[in-house]
Formats: sequence, structure tokens, C-alpha cells
Amino acid sequence: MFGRGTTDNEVDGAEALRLESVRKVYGSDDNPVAALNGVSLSLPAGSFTAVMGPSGSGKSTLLQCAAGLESPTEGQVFVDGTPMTGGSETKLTKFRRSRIGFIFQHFNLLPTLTVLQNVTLPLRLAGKKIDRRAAVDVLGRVGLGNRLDHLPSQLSGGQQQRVAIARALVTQPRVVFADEPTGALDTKSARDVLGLLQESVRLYGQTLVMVTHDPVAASYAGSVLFLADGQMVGHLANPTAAQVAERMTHLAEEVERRRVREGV
Ligand SMILES: Nc1ncnc2c1ncn2[C@@H]1O[C@H](COP(=O)(O)OP(=O)(O)OP(=O)(O)O)[C@@H](O)[C@H]1O
Repeated sequence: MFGRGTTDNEVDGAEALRLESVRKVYGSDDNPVAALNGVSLSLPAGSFTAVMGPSGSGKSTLLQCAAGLESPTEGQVFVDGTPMTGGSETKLTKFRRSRIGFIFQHFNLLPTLTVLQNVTLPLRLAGKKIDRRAAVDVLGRVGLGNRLDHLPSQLSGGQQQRVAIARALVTQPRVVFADEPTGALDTKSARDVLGLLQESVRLYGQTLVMVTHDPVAASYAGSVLFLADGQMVGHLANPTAAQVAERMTHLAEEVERRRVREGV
């Protein structure tokens, strides 16, 4: 099983996320597409893991299944030891709201809510007490303590993504999933955002799983998992950007060779 996403900050070796033989098939019976084909992994609490792979390899599907936004066709997902499958949709939504944070490529902030209102929204949705101080504190941590009453449209892309990070962290989730969190940002803002994500792991023991296409972004993680054609095909600990880029080049060539061989 792949996935020792090790960092210095692993919290008591506890397992935060586990996938057991997860398969996800889209499409119809006559034309099925296996986006994930038997993925198993185990990530300790306090780890920062990047997920990489060629386009269409199943990265986003992996994140969606792990975060409970999609149900696997087969297999099991456990967050903090609790199975994400088998319960009712209402129970799953409640569980997701309290234990999981999600950061999207295009921020997904609500345009009519202020920065502070966007960050307190997950608490509201989870039916938790609105702890304004906690929200202000987390916004301070991402460097936006002086932007509480701004609307998203009054912020730069990098600042909007920092609001989204604060929103993901405010419920103190067990795992935060980030799908291409720097994909829409310039280099400097991307570096700031990655530094913040790394800090949330190093200083606050957050568990983080990030899909990215960018070897530099992946190098901020403690380990990288490589996917190809819906399967886990490799693992790199303490990666440098150059190592990741080299592995990705080989992976793309292997996938291409196999597709030609199989006439796909
Ligand atoms: N809702 C869907 N319906 C049908 N097929 C889908 C759906 N979502 C994903 N797929 C297919 O599943 C496979 C994996 O897609 P996925 O988006 O997970 O890959 P990815 O690695 O994230 O790709 P990219 O890097 O291009 O975003 C692809 O073949 C894709 O076309």
C-alpha cells in the first residue's frame, strides 16, 4: 500500500485517511470509464501529500472520493477511522462538514459575502456556534486580518485563495483536500499559498492532500503519490521539484507507450 506522507510533524502516528481498493467507474454499462481502478493508501495525521499524474489519470476523482463528494463504485474510504461509505447522504454531509476541508482551484467564495462571512459559513453550515474570534484568528494566520469586511471581488486571486484556505481550516477538519490550489495564481501568490499550506501542516498538525500538475508545488509536500490510468504507480518521499519533474516525464512516456501497445 502506498502512502507514507511523512513530515516532521506527524501527530502520534495516527491514521487520518485510508483508502481500500477504491474503484470509481463512470459512464454507461456498454461504455464504462474506470477513473480509479483499485487505489489503496494510508496517510498519517499531520502529513502533507501531493498527488500527481498525467491528465485523466484520476487525480480529481481520487480527491472527490476521498473527500466524500463522490461515492466509490467499490472499496472503502475511512477518515479518522470512520467509514465514509454506507451511511445516509445526510449523515455523510454532516460528517464531511465537520471533518473535511476543501480548497478549489477557483476559490469558490460566495461573492456577496464578506471575507469574514465566507470564513464563518462552514461553521454555520455545520450547525456550530459562530466563533468570530476563531475566524478572525485564522484570517490573521493567512495574513488577512485587515480585510475582514472586504468582498472577494475587492481582493487579488492570491488573497481570495488565502480566504479559501482560512475557510477550509476554520472547522479544524481532520483532512484538508486541495485540488490544484495554485492553478489560477501567479508564481509569487502560488508560493505564498504553498508556504501557508505547508505552515498549516508544520505548525498546526493539519493533514493535507493536494492534487497538482506543478512539480514545484509538489516539492512543498512531504511526499508525492503518482497515479496513472486510475492506479497508484509510485511514491516519492521528501521530493525535490527536479525529481518530481523527472518522474512525471517517465510516467507520461510509459503511459503513452502502453496506450500505443494496447491501441487505446
Ligand atoms: N463525471 C464524469 N463522467 C464521466 N467520466 C468522467 C467523469 N469525471 C471524470 N471522468 C473520467 O475519468 C477519468 C479520470 O478523470 P479525472 O478528472 O479524475 O482525472 P485527472 O487526473 O484529475 O485529470 P486532469 O489532470 O486533466 O484534471 C478521465 O478519463 C475522465 O474523462
